[in-house]
Formats: sequence, C-alpha cells, structure tokens
Amino acid sequence: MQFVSTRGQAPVLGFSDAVLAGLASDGGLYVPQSWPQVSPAQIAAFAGKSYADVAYDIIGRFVGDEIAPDKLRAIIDGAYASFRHPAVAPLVEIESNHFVLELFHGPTLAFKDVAMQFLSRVMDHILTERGLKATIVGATSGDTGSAAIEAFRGRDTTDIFILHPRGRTSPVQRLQMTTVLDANVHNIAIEGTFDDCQNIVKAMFNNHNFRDRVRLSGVNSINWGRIVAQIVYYFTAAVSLGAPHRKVSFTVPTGNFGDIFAGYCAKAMGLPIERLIIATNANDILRRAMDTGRYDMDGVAPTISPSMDIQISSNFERLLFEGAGRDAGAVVRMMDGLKQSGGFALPESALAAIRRDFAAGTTGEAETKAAIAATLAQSGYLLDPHTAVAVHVAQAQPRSAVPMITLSTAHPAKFPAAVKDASGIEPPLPAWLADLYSREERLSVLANEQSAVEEFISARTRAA
Ligand SMILES: Cc1ncc(COP(=O)(O)O)c(C=O)c1O
Ligand SMILES: N[C@@H](CCOP(=O)(O)O)C(=O)O
Repeated sequence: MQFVSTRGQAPVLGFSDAVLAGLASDGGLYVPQSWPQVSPAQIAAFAGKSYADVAYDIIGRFVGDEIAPDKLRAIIDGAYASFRHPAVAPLVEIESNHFVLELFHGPTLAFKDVAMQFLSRVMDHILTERGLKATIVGATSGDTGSAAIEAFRGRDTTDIFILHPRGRTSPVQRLQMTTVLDANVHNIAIEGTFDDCQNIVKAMFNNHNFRDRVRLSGVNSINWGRIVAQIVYYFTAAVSLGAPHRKVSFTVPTGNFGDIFAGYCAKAMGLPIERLIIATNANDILRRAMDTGRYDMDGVAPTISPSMDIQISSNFERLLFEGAGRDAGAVVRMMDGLKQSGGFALPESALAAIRRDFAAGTTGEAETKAAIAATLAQSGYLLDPHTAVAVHVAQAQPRSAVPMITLSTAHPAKFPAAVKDASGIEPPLPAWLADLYSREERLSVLANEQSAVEEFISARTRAA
C-alpha cells in the first residue's frame, strides 16, 4: 500500500515512512493511493471477533508486508490490552435505536487512546528496526496531548513535545499531561489558542532544515497512523448492529475532523454507512461550510467542550481531496486561500460530493448542558460535554429506521466542572487517577512563536 499527499508534490511513501513523516513535505496530508475493499462476507465474518482481531484485519490492509504479521499482531494486542473494557469500544443504547459508542475506556479516558496506543507502539517498532530516534511533536486542546504523553512516556526511541493553549484545557486534561515527569516528556503551554499551537507544529514541519535535523514526527491526526486505527471502531460498532445486512449512521463530535474522516474511510472501504453527521459546538466553521459552501474563519470562542474549540480543521483537507476527485491542484488553491485570506469556496462538485455522505449540525452551550441533563433524566446515562454536543445533533436529525451511533469521545470525569454544572453530578476520576490533583506538575510557558518552540526543542531532543 502506498500513500500520496493531498497536495500532490511530496514523495509517494509506504506505510512506515508515511507514519514517520506525519505531515507530507509539501504541507499536505497522506492518504492511501486507493481504498482497500472489505467485502460484505468479510464484514459479516467480523461478528463475534475480538476488537484486536478486527483491528489486525483492517490495519493490516494498510500496512501490507512492511511489518511482519506476528509483530503487527503483538503491537495491536499490546495496544488494546491497555483498555479497561473487554469490548474495548462498547455500545450503549441511550434511547430507542440511538446508541453511544464508548471510546473512553483507555488509559486517559478519551478516544485518542484508541489510536495513540497503537501509534506509539508502531513508531517504536519502526524506529527500533531502523536504529533511529525521533522528535515527536503534537498540538493539543487537551486530549491528544494526554493520550500521546501516556503512550510515549519512557520510550527510548522518542522525545515528545506537546503544545497546549495555556489556560484553555480542563484542569484534568492539563494535569494528565503536566504530571507525567518522565525525562522524554516535555509540556509547552503556549500563550494562544489550539489553532496557534497547531500552526506552530505545521510550520515546524514546513521548516525542512529543522524537521530533518531533529527528525521530526507528529502525533496529531494529520498522521495517517492515527486515522488508520480509528477506522476500526466504525466496523466493530456497525457489525454489532447488523452490518453488512443493515446500514447504520454515525454522529461524531468534530473538531480537527480526524475522527469523522475515519468514518468516511470505513465507508470508502465498503462499510454500509447511511450518513456521517458532523456535530460542532459554537465553533461551527464546518457546519457553516456544509451549509454555505464557504470555509471562513471567524475566531475561536471558548466553550464547555474545549477539545473542539478549533477553526483550522486539519483533516477536512483530506475530505476536500476526495470530494475534488483527488485533484491536488484544487486542494492547493483552497489551502492557499485559507492562508492568505482566512477562507475559500468549495468547488460546486466537491460540495455536492461531500453532501452526499455528510450532514452537519451545531449545538450551543445551553443546548449542550440541556442534553447532559435530559439524557441523565431519561436514561440515567451521564454524557461528557463533547458527546452531548453530538447527542443533541443526532436527535435533531430526521427520524429514520437506520440505527444512529453517536461517538462518545471522552469520559465525563475529564470535564467535572461542566458536567456538574449541567447535571448536579460531579463524576469521580477512576482509581488510577484519583490522586491526580496532588501530583507534581512540570511545564514550560512559551510565547506564541515558532522560533521559541524550535529553540526549546533543539536544546532538549536526543534525536538531533
Ligand atoms: C473529547 C473530544 N471529542 C471530540 C474531538 C474532536 O475530534 P476530531 O478532532 O477528530 O474531530 C476531540 C479532539 O479532537 C476530543 O478531544
Ligand atoms: N481535540 C484535539 C485537537 C487535536 O486533534 P488531533 O486529533 O488532530 O490530534 C485534542 O484533544 O488535542
């Protein structure tokens, strides 16, 4: 399997090189050259299999022969042994024909663990085989950072530098990052927003001197290694509800568009998905783009679902590439427009193609709180604010006999203040995090400047 850049100018790479590259050298994102097809009989055969079995099948189609089968199996088994639910990603019915897919049973209580536990192991394997060390960077609004730090801590092949927007994560999210004191872990609080952090990360990738000198690699969902692992739960969830004989729809709380793009990949591979619904909070640039055909930035407002407080939704570029019939030139023009004037118009044909698979809805702050309270009252189920955004959007969709699966991307205990405010209940942290508030913290505060971050990394990485 080979991977091509959405901007068409970077080298075509195999799985291992695409994973180590993170962002393509032309600033684009890697996507598979073609979509491997999973036949209805093969989908049906997933019924009754373990999560790791399905992951091995799906991920293996993208890895090809680059990693020995027994090694890939061990990586996947190790990744999902760290989850505290035997099903890894169980489904819970919260109302008739509406299910929540719980993706928060990993070590840091968010869906990021599903991919990060795989990615850290696979990167460690590739780097060890090649006798290399790498500098890992990531931008986070809270969850990617904690999952990445937990997955990469203590690894000899990598130093990890995570940028978060100072004061814009929940306290639990911050502490999950800053109380990890392993020598290879570095937390950087940036005076800015998540988009500022993500811009610095992308700019470091585009500084080829720096990138090569510190052997830069990324853990955000710009890295194909993240997306590939997230495709798996679309298959396991749909099969539990009767796929391939029955269609399902998914509603996904969306920010950087990685999670819902994984759903698009599953559909492109043959999974019968009726609709993919993009759920946004008040930062609704994606919903507006779906409605108007224009992607226009207008600033980020802090919300009670802070992990989705994003304007530059990186993986939307992958969908634009698909929607534009894989025309890399059209993607470059749109991304240039975004950089130069903060917006662009989607070509008519791309918009029409995207609207065939996707719908979108927005949930405001008051509606998010109301969804938490109403779901608790009706079914005794406590939602985190991100999941609540999506539950509200799912409930606003036209009635259908097709089951709706809403992705639950975080445990409510990660956002205790917002959940208590909405429901009166303060969800406790699980036992292994119970002393989180009394642990020692370590972080460095840096200005919103690429040069400051590059200097900080250069002075600390062992990969240079
Ligand atoms: C809890 C939670 N929900 C939803 C999202 C949005 O996911 P994505 O960025 O893949 O769209 C994030 C962050 O990415 C998150 O941390
Ligand atoms: N919400 C995210 C933002 C980064 O998203 P990613 O999936 O691209 O890593 C976070 O929790 O940090």
